[in-house]
Amino acid sequence: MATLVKEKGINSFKCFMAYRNVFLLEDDEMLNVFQACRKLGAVAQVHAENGKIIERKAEQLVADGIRGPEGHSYSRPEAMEIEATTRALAIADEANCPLYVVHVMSAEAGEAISKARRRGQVCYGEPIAAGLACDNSSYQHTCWRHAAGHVLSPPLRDPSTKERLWRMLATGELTCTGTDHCVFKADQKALGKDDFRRIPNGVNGVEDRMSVLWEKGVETGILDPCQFVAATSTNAAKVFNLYPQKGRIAVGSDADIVVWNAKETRTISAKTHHQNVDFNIFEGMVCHGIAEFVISGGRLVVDERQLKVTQGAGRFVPMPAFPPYVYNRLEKREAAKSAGTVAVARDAYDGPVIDLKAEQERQKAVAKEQREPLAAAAARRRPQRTSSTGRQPGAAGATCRRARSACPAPSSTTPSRPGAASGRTSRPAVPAQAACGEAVD
Ligand SMILES: NC(=O)NCCC(=O)O
Ligand SMILES: [Zn+2]
Repeated sequence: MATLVKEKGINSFKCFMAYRNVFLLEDDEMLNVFQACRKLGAVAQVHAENGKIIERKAEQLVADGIRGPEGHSYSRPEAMEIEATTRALAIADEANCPLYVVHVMSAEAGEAISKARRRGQVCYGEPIAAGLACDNSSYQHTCWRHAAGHVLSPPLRDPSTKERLWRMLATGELTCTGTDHCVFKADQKALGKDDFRRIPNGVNGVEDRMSVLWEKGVETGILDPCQFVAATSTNAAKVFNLYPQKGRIAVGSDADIVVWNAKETRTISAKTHHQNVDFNIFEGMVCHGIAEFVISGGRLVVDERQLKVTQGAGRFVPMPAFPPYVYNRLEKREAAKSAGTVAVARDAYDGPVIDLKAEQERQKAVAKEQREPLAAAAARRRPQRTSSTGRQPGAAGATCRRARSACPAPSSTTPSRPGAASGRTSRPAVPAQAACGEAVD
């Protein structure tokens, strides 16, 4: 991590709480990563889902015969995202590490982030285009390819979730919008044709993000165009320390400019998109907002809606450690927190200290002392007569003190230990029982 941060321009690390035996980190391992991030001035990212419970649930679903893509969604309930998000926030707070929760798919997980922000924690949530525009009805689709095409983690949620995530973006409770773009063609998704656990996770997003978010966020009046720019560009540039080189149009900033035509519409389709995949989760969506011109690093890359890129022209932009937007507040908060964590000056305790071993011995001796008179009394109450079989009467239970005439006949006189009836027994047999349930001699 130190090499990546100090020499390679990487300032964030994603931790997975899902995908057991592949990526999943235990809580203490995550604490280690968060502490390392804090030390190096990086931002911790987290994929927040309780992978262990999900795995168990998925196993059960398969055992119950649910093998289609709907099983993916059933196996990853919202509660598992909420729980993991809350846990990650607590661990990050413990490590005084900034936390960026990627692909927030659950509104309540978003609310957990919002609550932590209100408590002053330095944390951010990023819903994605898929979660802001689609819902879990796709997993019920009868076309396997269609349903599998929507498999990502955490999965799409019920239709009311989108609206709630949008509101949190509008209020600033959630900070950025991403895509988690991670596409698989039909033959790759088909790895899980008989078992949803083997469907590769991920959906498209990068190419259509701006149009989809404009349509769902700005055309609906939830965000104004300036909030749209903040949620799609400026805020991310600040969190990942690219601002003002990125995220701003100003002298000295990179010449990255989009001329956006908000009046016209386009229809999204896998038939016309540019990304190298045969499926589009936004298929058929009509969106206002078309990039007429795009200038990237001073070069025209979209000219009158036509893509004009040269392969290999992109360049890596190093991201320096300690983003001020994140760390300035974090450092002050950390100082305030540790100011409250001081040892209290007091006189040393000079009284006796218990000797735990000696105390244990003492307690054992007391218990023994209490047992002995009871055993002696029990022995005194026990009749001394020995039966003709050599059996000690009442050896394994209380003796029936009723007169024989009042007590029904024993249910059996057969000794419960094999061999006892032959007289070979050297140990007392268990006494037979009367019908009243009490032992008889
Ligand atoms: N969102 C999604 O399923 N992406 C694939 C890898 C990951 O889980 O982050
Ligand atoms: Zn992830």
